[in-house]
Amino acid sequence: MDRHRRAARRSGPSCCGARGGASFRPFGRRHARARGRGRVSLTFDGVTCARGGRVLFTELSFMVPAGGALMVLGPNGVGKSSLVRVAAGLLAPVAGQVERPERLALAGEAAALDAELPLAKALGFWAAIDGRGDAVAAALGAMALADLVQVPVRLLSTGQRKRAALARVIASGAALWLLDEPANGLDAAATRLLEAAIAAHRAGGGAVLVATHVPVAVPDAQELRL
Ligand SMILES: Nc1ncnc2c1ncn2[C@@H]1O[C@H](COP(=O)(O)OP(=O)(O)OP(=O)(O)O)[C@@H](O)[C@H]1O
Repeated sequence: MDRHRRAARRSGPSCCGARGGASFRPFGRRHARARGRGRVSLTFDGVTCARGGRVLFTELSFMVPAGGALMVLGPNGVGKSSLVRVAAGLLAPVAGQVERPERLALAGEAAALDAELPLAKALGFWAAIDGRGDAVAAALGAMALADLVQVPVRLLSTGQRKRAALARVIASGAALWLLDEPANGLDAAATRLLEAAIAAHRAGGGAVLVATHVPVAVPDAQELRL
């Protein structure tokens, strides 16, 4: 299972059009704690994950700095979503430690928006909880959803619903974005919007973990292949 510890790539183009990053090495607990005092957003330190009695990855260690990005790649069923859930704190690892910022935003398969509400209200509900009501309009604009604000979520197309879920993440203002297959259902233009949103988030000091098997261009991302 040590193959999961050697998954770092330091250079060269990835299948996602990103370049491998330089800081994707296993490291010890003391190192993790030391980096955690700086501008670190997400740290896995010797993390082992199992589901349904099957070990998915062992002793996985990495650090995503503020402004950084990690692409998690691999075939169906290898454990990408499970890694995202461990990162989010929704799934307990069998071993190891995860350090994450207090505020993170997760976009998974479900949009997690009230299906009956018009889009702007559905997003506004969550933004208000985050104290970010004034961020909704910009988030809708970033995902080209401004013309759909009155449309109930249940009537949105697959791609529109995916964009709405991403708008929710954008509006959250969270330091860490955990994006599980964020480009699923998106057309080429929407994928460019996603890429631009990720770049803007990172430029503002945010960090992102992207689990995907659809090409998403995230420049200078670290790459983890499960
Ligand atoms: N709740 C669960 N209980 C038991 N096993 C699970 C559970 N959820 C997922 N698994 C198993 O864990 C393994 C990894 O699943 P996961 O969803 O993390 O893979 P993935 O890499 O994200 O796949 P995909 O690319 O298809 O989304 C799979 O074999 C899956 O059957």
